[in-house]
Amino acid sequence: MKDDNFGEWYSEVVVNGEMIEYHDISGCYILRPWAMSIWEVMQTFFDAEIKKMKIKNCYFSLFVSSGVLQKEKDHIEGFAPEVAWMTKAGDSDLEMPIAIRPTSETVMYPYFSERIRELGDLPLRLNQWCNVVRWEFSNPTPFIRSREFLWQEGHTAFATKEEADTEVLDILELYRRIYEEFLAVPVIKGKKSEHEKFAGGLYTTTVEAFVSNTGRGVQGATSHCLGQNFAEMFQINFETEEGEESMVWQNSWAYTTRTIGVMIMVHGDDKGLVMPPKVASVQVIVIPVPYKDANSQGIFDACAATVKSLEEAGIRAEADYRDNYSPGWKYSQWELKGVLLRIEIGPKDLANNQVRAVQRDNSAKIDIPMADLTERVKEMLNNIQQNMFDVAKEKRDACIQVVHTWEQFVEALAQKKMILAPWCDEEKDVKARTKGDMGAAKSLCSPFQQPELPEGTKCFASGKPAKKWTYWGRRY
Ligand SMILES: O=C1CCCN[C@@H]1CCCn1cnc2ccccc2c1=O
Repeated sequence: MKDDNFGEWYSEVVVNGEMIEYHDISGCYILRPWAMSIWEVMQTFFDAEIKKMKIKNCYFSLFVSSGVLQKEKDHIEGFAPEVAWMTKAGDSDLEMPIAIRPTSETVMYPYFSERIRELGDLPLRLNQWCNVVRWEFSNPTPFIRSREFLWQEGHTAFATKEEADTEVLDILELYRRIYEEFLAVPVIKGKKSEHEKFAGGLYTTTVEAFVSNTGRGVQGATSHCLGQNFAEMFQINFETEEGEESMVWQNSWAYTTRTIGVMIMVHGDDKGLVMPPKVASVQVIVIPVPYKDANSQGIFDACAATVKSLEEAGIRAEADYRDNYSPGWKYSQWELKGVLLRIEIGPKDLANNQVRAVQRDNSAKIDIPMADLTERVKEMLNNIQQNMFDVAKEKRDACIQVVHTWEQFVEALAQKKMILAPWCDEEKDVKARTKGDMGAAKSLCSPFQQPELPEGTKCFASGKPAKKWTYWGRRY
């Protein structure tokens, strides 16, 4: 059950909901079609949006030469243990080990350095859809923490900081839309602390989700401004109009298949997955309910006609004709897979030229005349999508606790809250003071929407003058 053993509930739901299959290598998973179709819906949206921004897709090598990877020791020092290395081909050792990309800065930026010479070469804005490998050792969790995952990584270069700053937020808004408009998951936009940001960058912006059952924050996606750090490392310069050499300003940004795990954790229930209609590959499942000798062919024909008219209206519908399973079994199977709307057609429905629509999220049952079907279903799907978001937002907001003192902080943490506290912007001691078997509390982000911070407000942790409101909590 989700409330009394979240970890067990999650790993059962992702498998029984037909999203994940385990692979014999720990931390690696099979993404089955039911999960892959969610990724594709988000990819279609995001790819179209970045194309509107004149960002071009490309593909760089999976392999990183060790020379270039070591180039930026400071940025990867914390990450080095996660880098996967290829050392042999066949039974012969490689001269030099080759790294498998954990991210592609070092693969792409030598090309940036070659390609960018003058102002006319800017802005250079590339994106790639690919997999990356990070050989993590902490507890692997399907979608949330795996050793290989799919993502898109955008890498852009501009002549001015202003252009980079603007793009960081444009992309962050797309990530908010992915979560709030597609996955029906509320997120908070904010800035990572100096301690939590990407060390190789200038600043990191993030959309933070929260899993109320476990009281843990999840970094949903990140959009970094890299400043000129990588331009300096990789000599990415251009000649200005005044004929001077100037370093480019860069951004990099990504969201990953972790989005799917967050959606499952936030919406799933004890009956299984709950799929927001916007990302569900089957939005409506039509189930024939034949009855003894009643005209079952007529029922099957009505199901086929129903699927056809729904599809013609742009609704993703399927019928389940399997005759070796009972309607009741099918109801629970499709609820387990998280399909939000079921249409039953039995002899009575046939006779009255209507269907019986059953909503999964609130078990509401209504009879719909065939004539009104597509309009009513479209309306129901929109209402379900909106309702899922509203319910999730209410649940998330109920987890937010404002605190002013260390005692209140520790109490809120014990109650699995997402804590909003005034902070002096010096992180190290909070982590140390909250170490425990549940993991330490860390800063999640400083929200762009800052509440009022009256003069003289003290930091909850140090008692020093607070500089900004910051969200805290345990994290995935
Ligand atoms: O987030 C993003 C967005 C997409 C492009 N990359 C940035 C920063 C990645 C940070 N990172 C994260 N794990 C790593 C693991 C091994 C080596 C290097 C890294 C590493 O640089």
